[in-house]
Amino acid sequence: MTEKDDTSRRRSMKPLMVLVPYILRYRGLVAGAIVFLALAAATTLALPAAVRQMVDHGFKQQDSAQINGTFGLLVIMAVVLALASALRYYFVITIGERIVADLRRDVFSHVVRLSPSFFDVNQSGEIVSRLTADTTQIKSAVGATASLALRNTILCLGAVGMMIVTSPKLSGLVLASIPLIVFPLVAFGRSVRARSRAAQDTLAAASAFAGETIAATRTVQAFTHEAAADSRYSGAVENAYEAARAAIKSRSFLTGFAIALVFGSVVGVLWYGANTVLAGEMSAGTLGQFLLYSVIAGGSLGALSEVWGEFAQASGAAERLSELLREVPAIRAPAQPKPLPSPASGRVEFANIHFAYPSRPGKETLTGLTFGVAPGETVAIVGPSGAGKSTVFSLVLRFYDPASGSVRFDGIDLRELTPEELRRQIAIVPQDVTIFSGTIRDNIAFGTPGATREAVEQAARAAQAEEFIVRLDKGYDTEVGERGITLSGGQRQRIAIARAILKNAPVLLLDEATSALDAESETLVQKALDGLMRDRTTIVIAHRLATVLKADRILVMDQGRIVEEGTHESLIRQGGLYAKLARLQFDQGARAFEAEGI
Ligand SMILES: Nc1ncnc2c1ncn2[C@@H]1O[C@H](COP(=O)(O)OP(=O)(O)OP(=O)(O)O)[C@@H](O)[C@H]1O
Repeated sequence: MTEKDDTSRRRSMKPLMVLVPYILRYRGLVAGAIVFLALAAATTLALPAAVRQMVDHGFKQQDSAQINGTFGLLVIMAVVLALASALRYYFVITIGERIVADLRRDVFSHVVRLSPSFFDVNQSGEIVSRLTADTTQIKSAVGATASLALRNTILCLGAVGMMIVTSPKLSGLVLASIPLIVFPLVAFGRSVRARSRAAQDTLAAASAFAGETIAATRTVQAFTHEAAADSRYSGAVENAYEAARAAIKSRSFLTGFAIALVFGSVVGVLWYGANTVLAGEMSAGTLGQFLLYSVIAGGSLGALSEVWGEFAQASGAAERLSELLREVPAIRAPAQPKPLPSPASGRVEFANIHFAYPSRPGKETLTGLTFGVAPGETVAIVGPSGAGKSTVFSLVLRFYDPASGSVRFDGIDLRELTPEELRRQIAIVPQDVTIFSGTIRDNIAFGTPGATREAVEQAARAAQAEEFIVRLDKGYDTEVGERGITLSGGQRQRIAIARAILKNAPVLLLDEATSALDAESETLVQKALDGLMRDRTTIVIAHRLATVLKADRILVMDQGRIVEEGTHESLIRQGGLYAKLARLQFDQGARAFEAEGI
């Protein structure tokens, strides 16, 4: 904890340290930037000496040859300055872009591996904002701002050095005033950083809301929620603006204050210098040279104060990104994972599982759940809404670990396996199918990236999807739009089934859709599923009579545990929860079909 009690000055810029390993990766670029920075600064610093040369020798002695020589030198210096500045710009900006590209890649790669429990409590829009807005801020800090900082530090140190060489006495006066200038800068820098972090947080919250709303414009419009969404978003944007304005205010104040202090002291010192020239203790050229150096030093100090503000802002952004990078996935592979038998047989067992979602630690969702599914068996889970059926799927996929008890795959506790290897053995057809923007082909091959064209098409045929795919204008290469918006519910579902068929995993998790599929697509989807369930372990959250009738066994879940188990007939005979659910759910469905004359 001593680190936390570190001096506030170090702490304020500490988050930027996260960038050091990235910068060190590109030593060549950094070296190039430093060389040209130094060259440009040295050229700038040589200018006043040339001016003094001209004033004290050239003008006084009316020596035109010397003036010409000095001007020749100035032209060369201008060329060197121009070239060095251009190359400095190139190197510095490239470093900024390169580092931010790496940082974005790392943050994304880290975030997609975080466990679902992280996303239960963090909004995706906010994370995207960190990936874009925060990294952009860092880009300007490591690129342009770092270059400004370096340039001005070199200029400032060089100019101060030259001031001392030119006139130790006047420099002594200037140096005495420096602590007066630096102290307030540091103090203000800290407040800028805090405010800028607040501004970025508010912006991230606004982006999260915008992302959610834009993704669901249909629902928003159907419920005529536009005005409410408007006012909520503009409220969030206003807050972000106010927070940014507070940060800008501190920065403007910081800049003005710094410039006033710096130039105030320079003017004071020069007034003293002018009197020294009048008294004949110093040449006019020397005062001129000192004046130019102190303007350079003052200007660069002023620029440094602005740079300080920018760094403070970037530090706020870096802090947020490091928080994200420090987030450890709740689900990780063990140090020595056990291998699964190859091929896996697909036995799934839940032994006395107690589980509460991390976002609701007080409320147990599974309360002593025990069941087993043998290889090749089809088990249907039924139960009232909220019983914990989908939670079972999340635990089979090891999205969460149980608080106690053991979930086993082929006899091995899931915590002893690599999550990736486990998940490769499982295909899931969720109720709410996710289609990604891209082609139909990409979507079917989603879980099997190397699949051949033939394999994809064969899976589509088996999923009864080919008939609609070939009728699309570009067939398998048709773009489906964001989240598959151009497809119907039944079509989306058949794509998901094709995806699972292609994956050809030993275990199938199937969450039956209750959403309105028309009778024809319902029959097609059912036919596709029948093909998929054959010869593999299947756990199905059942909503259809046909499915439970076909299952080898039915588990009835209520309040996080199995309350009944058996076949449709035996459970109906028992007259318990299943009999009640079946009457409500399946009979209603059957009656609806009868009414429509199907
Ligand atoms: N990510 C989550 N974080 C916190 N609680 C959750 C989460 N997902 C589900 N729950 C809660 O866990 C309980 C069981 O949910 P689950 O989705 O497993 O039920 P279900 O039986 O599948 O219901 P349905 O048939 O309505 O889909 C519910 O009370 C739900 O509110």
